[in-house]
Amino acid sequence: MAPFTIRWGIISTGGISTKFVHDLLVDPSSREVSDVAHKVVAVGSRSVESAQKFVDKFKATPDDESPSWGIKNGVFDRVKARGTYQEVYDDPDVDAIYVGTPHTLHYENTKDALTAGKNVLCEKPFTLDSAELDELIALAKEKNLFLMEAVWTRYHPLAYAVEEVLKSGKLGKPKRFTADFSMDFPMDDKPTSHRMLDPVLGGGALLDMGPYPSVWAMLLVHRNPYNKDTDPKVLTSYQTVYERTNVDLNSRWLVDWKGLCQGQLLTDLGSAGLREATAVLQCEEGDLIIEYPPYCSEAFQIHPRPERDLGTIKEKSRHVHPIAKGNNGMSYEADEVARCIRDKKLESDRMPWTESKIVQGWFDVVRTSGPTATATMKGHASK
Ligand SMILES: NC(=O)C1=CN([C@@H]2O[C@H](COP(=O)(O)OP(=O)(O)OC[C@H]3O[C@@H](n4cnc5c(N)ncnc54)[C@H](OP(=O)(O)O)[C@@H]3O)[C@@H](O)[C@H]2O)C=CC1
Ligand SMILES: O=C1OC[C@@H](O)[C@H](O)[C@H]1O
Repeated sequence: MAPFTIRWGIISTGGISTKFVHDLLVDPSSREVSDVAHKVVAVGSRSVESAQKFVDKFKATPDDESPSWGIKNGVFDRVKARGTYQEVYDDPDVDAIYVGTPHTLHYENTKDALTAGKNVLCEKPFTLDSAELDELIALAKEKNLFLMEAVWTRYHPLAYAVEEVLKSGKLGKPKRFTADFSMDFPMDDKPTSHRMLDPVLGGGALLDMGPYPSVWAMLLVHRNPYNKDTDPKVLTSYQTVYERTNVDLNSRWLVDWKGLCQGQLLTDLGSAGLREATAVLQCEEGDLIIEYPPYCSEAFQIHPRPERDLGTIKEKSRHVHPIAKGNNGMSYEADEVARCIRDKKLESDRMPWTESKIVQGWFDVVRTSGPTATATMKGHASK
């Protein structure tokens, strides 16, 4: 049977849009996918020159690079370079929009796309605040359109493998959780207008990197078969300020899953995180350790409980689940979007709206309790 093919419109020509389009152009069979396929039919930028440059660059992909498969096999054949985003939303050839703009533009871009009748995959963090997210979800429901936050990590081979371990029950009940995504970002070398620094673009560690300790909290604790708490809350949080632009240099917060365990989540722009352990779930029978990087981990470890020789896990083991070769790791989420649209779903079971709302709610608490310039910022929906 021919694969279900989804036709993408891409919003913005920055770093992540480049990686996403790269992956749409890779041969799906390289990741053993044959039921869905992708086409890129329009690219929108604030300038038509930038959109054209983006298209031309992909068309000139050298033969020995993985996206050349898509260039030769019609994925990019009729792509249009547009000088406004609206032209992409209004294009009747487009089935789904990928939003790859800075954080604080996600709401407006997604809203415009849904209003024009398009399905949307929107980069993380979904929105600036929960009020904006609630409005987008209501609009998707009203328009009967698919909407998903692009938390690509949830679709990686490792995430499925870890889920199997948790479902097997062999680790027992979770007792303690820690997750971190930190990097030594050269903030002092960047202009204050850089998206990681500018409060107007949602700069700082929390909104950019916070989604990754959160994704592991959601996959390892929230979706753990032992968890019954549907609305885990932040108990306390702390942020320090990067004084040049008044955004958070780091954010730390503690989440409570009632009746189960607490999770400590960290993100830091001023210091690199531990390479061996980016997320650790300590359970009754043993520990589950996710190796760095948290956004695209390819290995996890299971350790016996250090102080207990009667536990059921006797030996350390390491499990490797690589991303398919030639792939940045974003094609898996694109495949999910295609399958959901094919199956007429409005949301993905693996990245449901309720779970985006939980994480967005944590960010609201951490951000509005903190001392930064983004603390008092409100999304458009609440104005
Ligand atoms: N899933 C993942 O692994 C990653 C996700 N991201 C997410 O993707 C989003 C974009 O990040 P990234 O690609 O690194 O950012 P970039 O700065 O590289 O690109 C953002 C693009 O957005 C467009 N844009 C529209 N308005 C503005 C504005 N006012 N200022 C700057 N750019 C604007 C520009 O494209 P144009 O001029 O063509 O309109 C620009 O190139 C963020 O929300 C981030 O969280 C980022 C990195 C990794
Ligand atoms: O989503 C992301 O993942 C990788 C990081 O380097 C980047 O800052 C972030 O936006």
